[in-house]
Amino acid sequence: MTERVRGPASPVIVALDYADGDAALALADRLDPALCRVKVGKELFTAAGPALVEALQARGFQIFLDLKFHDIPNTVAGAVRAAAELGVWMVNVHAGGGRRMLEAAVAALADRRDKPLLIAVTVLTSLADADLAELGYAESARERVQRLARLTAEAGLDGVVCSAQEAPQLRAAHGPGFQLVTPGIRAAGDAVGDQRRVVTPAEGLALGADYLVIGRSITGSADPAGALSAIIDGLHEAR
Ligand SMILES: O=C(O)c1cc(=O)[nH]c(=O)n1[C@@H]1O[C@H](COP(=O)(O)O)[C@@H](O)[C@H]1O
Repeated sequence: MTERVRGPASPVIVALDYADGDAALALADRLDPALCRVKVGKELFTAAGPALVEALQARGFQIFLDLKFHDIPNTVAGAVRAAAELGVWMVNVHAGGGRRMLEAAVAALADRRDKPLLIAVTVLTSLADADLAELGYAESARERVQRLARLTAEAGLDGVVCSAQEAPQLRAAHGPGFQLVTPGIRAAGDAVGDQRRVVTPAEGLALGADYLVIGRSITGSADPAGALSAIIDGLHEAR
């Protein structure tokens, strides 16, 4: 039977998009692990590696290792296994790697007792319909997210990364246990930047997201802990 350590009730995952471990730990030291989880992505992991993951875990944080594995099935299976060895809470792959790659990722974790949540990225929240058309896809982002989420569910993963804009359809199709992890979150008035399919934190929750991945709206604030608290307070009011 799979066992997962219960984490904070908060749906917020703070994206630690920093160039080095010291900067990431300095931000983490201003946050309370009872109020959020943290995400280690490509920039930070490439610079600081597993030692940084361990340092964050030692501070009490559950980690979403966001390396978006996308490769042949054998390679992704090995990468997911290595992520599980790090004791991370969540790990992700690209659904675009296809059914056999997704199934290999699931199989790689099958006989572990403490396994991370295994999540597939559908369509990046930085992409809009016009971007997909340029890439040769006839489907809208919404349609493509639904297609890739169906594949993800059939392959036996725990859920998807998507925009909360797509959450209602995915919740209706896949039920309450399918984890919807939603970046592209912007507090009202914050710059959208490179994101395209965005919602506010309260909208994200209302639309059915399980987790809100939030980077710059918190890390770009002069008072990150205050920004996190304000977001969480806003979520309570929205409920
Ligand atoms: O997998 C992700 O976390 C992810 C998927 C996606 O479709 N869009 C997306 O923005 N992300 C990540 O979520 C974070 C969003 O950061 P902000 O735009 O600063 O809030 C970044 O670390 C991205 O790498």
